This record gives sequence, C-alpha cells and structure tokens, in this order.
Amino acid sequence: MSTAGRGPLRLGTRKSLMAMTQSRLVADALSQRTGHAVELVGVTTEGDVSKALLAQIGGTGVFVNGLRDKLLSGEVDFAVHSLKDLPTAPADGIALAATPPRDDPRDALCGPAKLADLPRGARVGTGSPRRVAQLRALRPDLDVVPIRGNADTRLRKVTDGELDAVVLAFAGLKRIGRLEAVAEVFEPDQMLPAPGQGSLALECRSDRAELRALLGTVDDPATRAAVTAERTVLAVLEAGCSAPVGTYAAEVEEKLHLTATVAAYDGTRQVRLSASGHPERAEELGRELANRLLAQGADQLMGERDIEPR
Ligand SMILES: NCc1[nH]cc(CCC(=O)O)c1CC(=O)O
Repeated sequence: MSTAGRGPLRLGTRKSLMAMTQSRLVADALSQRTGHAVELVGVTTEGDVSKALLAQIGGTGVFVNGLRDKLLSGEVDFAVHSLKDLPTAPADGIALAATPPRDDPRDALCGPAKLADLPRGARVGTGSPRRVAQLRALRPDLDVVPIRGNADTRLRKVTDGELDAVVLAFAGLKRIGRLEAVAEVFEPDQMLPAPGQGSLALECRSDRAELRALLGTVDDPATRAAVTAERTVLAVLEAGCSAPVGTYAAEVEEKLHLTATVAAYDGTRQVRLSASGHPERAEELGRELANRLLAQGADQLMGERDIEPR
C-alpha cells in the first residue's frame, strides 16, 4: 500500500471542524517526523447522519465504527479519533498505533460568569452524566439541563439565552477556536475529566507493521501511560462514555498519579480515590483503583440515573 513512499498516507477523518482540525494537526506532525505526505479523507459516519441512532445507542462508538470500517476495507490507511470517544474494548484487526502528546484534559464552563457567580437555579447545559453529577456536587442549586449537539450548537444555546452556561472540553473548544467563550476552567479537584479527554488516538489495521511503526513516531509514552490508566478504570467498571466516571492521570517525576471518581447523578455522593505507581504499571494501577472504587460502592452509584440526555 502507500506506506513506503508510494503516494500520500490517507488519513480518514470525520468532517466536523473539530475532527478536521485535530486530523490536520496529526497530519502535519507526522509529515514533519517522517517526510510522508498525508491526505485527509472525509468520512461520514452513522453518528453524523442519524441523531436518532445516536440517542438510541447512547453514542458509544458510532463515530468510531464508520472510520474503522474504512481502515479494514483499506479505503484509508489510518484514522484519528478523540480518545475519549473510543470504546475501551479492543476492536478486531485494529491497532492503537499512537497517542500523541495530550492537550489540556480539563472541562470548561462557557458563559458570562464563573460557576460561583452564576445565580441560584441557573440553567447549565451538559450531555454528560459525569459532568451532571460533578456539577451538582459543586452547586446543588443549579438546574442542570441535558443537551446534545456539537460544541457550536451547545454554545449557541447560551448566546440565544436558552441556557445560562454550558460545560465543554477545553481541548475541543481550543480546536474549534472558541476559547473566548470560556468563563472558567475546572481543576481536576473540582471536576475530573472523562477518561482520555484531550487526547487523540491514531488507529490503523493491526496487520500493517510498517505503518504502525511510522505512526508510532508521534506517540507520546507519558500520554499513553496516563490514558491507559484512565481507560482501564473505565473498562474495569464496565462503564461507557455515558457513565458518571471521571479520571485524571499524569506523570510527575517519573511516577504516574491517578485519581478517579464515580459520582451519583444527584450530586449527593461521590467516591473518589487516588493511587500512584510506575508508568509501566499503568494498567494495573487503573485496575487496582477501579476495584477499590467498586469495593466502596461505585457500582451502585453508577446504576442510578435520573436524567436522559435529549
Ligand atoms: N463527546 C464529544 C467530544 N469528543 C471529544 C471532545 C472534545 C475534545 C477531547 O476531549 O479530546 C468532545 C466534545 C466535548 O466533550 O466537549
């Protein structure tokens, strides 16, 4: 195929502004490292076509599967995903070839005021149970409103006056050039991000060894250790992207520090634990922390649900 200099590498990407921007970033980094030209190939996935489908199956993997099909059929050579959108279960025939250096993993409040300055009962929109639970823990008086749609659509609900604020991933806002909307960035001690948030994932067919090595030139081992620990927590909890699970891992002085929370939707209870260890033990660290969360009632908290995103 095109791995050894015969024509550009074909990068399959969703066509949204966020996806195109992050794909272009990866394409540029890869060209710089390897000298290979990279061509973006826009792919329409089921998740882009059908909102009904997205609601029905909860979003897990719909964006990802369409791109994986193109990898397996050989229509594209590799794909770039937001890592937090990747299901934790490995996919047959697909390899996670690289996790580039992570962008800012934090969540951001977008609107006219910081969280503490929003009026009592202010309407704050988010589609994520993880954000719902942690927002309610911080400000039980808020009216947390479930919303869907891309970042632009969500931000418009604030400018239209339908909502007082929305919570979105800082990295995504940066990629679409909307950081001016940010009123406050939440530190992990206030709100733990989604596992893998702010990170990208490069996938290709697992049988293409040469291509995997080439893509591996943009891999960042510290990012990989961190997101491995975070995603293992999610996998062991058997929770998906729609679970009230927040995690954050980072390497400090060659040690990996991991914090994870499982929170009740009503914000009244939260289990939150931390652990640290050698980055090579990222997976074990995640597994051990998840088991400790379960021992403290995490499964019961995850089973509770009081709002459905619309
Ligand atoms: N769920 C959609 C999604 N997938 C990745 C990002 C943001 C970028 C990232 O986390 O890497 C977003 C939007 C958001 O949560 O605000």
